Amino acid sequence: MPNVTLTTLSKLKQTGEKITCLTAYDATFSQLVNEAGVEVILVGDSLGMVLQGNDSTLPVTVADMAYHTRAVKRGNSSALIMVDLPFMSYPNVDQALASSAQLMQAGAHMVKLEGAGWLAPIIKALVQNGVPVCAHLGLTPQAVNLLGGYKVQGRLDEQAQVILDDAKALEAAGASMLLLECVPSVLANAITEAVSVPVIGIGAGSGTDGQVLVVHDMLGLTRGHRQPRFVKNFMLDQQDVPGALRAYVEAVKKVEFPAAEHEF
Ligand SMILES: Nc1nc(=O)c2c([nH]1)NC[C@@H]1CN(c3ccc(C(=O)N[C@@H](CCC(=O)O)C(=O)O)cc3)CN21
Ligand SMILES: CC(C)C(=O)C(=O)O
Ligand SMILES: [Mg+2]
Repeated sequence: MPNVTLTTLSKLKQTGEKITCLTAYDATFSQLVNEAGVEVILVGDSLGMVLQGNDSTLPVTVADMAYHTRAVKRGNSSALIMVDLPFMSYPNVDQALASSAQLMQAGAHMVKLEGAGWLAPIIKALVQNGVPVCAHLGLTPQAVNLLGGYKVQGRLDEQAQVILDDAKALEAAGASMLLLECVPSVLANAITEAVSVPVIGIGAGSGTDGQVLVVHDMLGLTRGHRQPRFVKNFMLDQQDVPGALRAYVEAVKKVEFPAAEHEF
């Protein structure tokens, strides 16, 4: 596969072919995810829960993210590497630039940050400095203490309108991609239509331009908590990990995943 760039992703949106994304935090998973033909690797701050065993993503530092990004970069051949800016690493333009510098120098091709309309000046500054940005809207896990838990966002018309307006504002500020987490499918569809940049969803239905899952979740490895509604275990019908990763890519491309049971 030739190197995936923002141009590749934009073409996929235009042609209607679904974009696939999975997390990877180390070189082995990076290689496996590449072999499966996934376009975007997310080095997610979910590593704070999945790898570090915390009960939220808040303890993760920029140094942690840079460490895992270097490992993923070594395993990568052609995917676009997107890396989460962790909790409190982008409270203003200067710190967002410093944090992103560390991640880009570790091997990120793009950074992702969580928030809303207030991110616009930060996104503008990053883009001016050559850093492509994905804006993560809806359920933003770094705000779990403010939200009162990992709950679906935008169920009420008024909240949905705010998220739609934020999506348009962040595209206007220069975001090259949006990620919607745990929003009703009708809202995700409206946003996907309203913006010209690719929209990746998790718990946002099948109408977005692409899908993402935490790789440990879709391999049935995650322990402890009740699984979120949007998770499917792709190992159940497969013999091995490479098979499960290929099955995920195929299901997303054929718009068989997510199904109605995975949506809100
Ligand atoms: N392993 C793992 N997978 C993830 O998807 C993930 C992480 N960790 N860590 C960071 C965040 C936290 N995430 C979560 C965690 C739980 C729910 C959850 O249980 N949601 C309820 C919504 C209930 C409602 O409001 O109706 C669900 O039933 O899915 C959602 C997202 C997503 N991210
Ligand atoms: C759940 C995805 C979207 C994420 O942000 C992460 O893995 O950290
Ligand atoms: Mg994250």
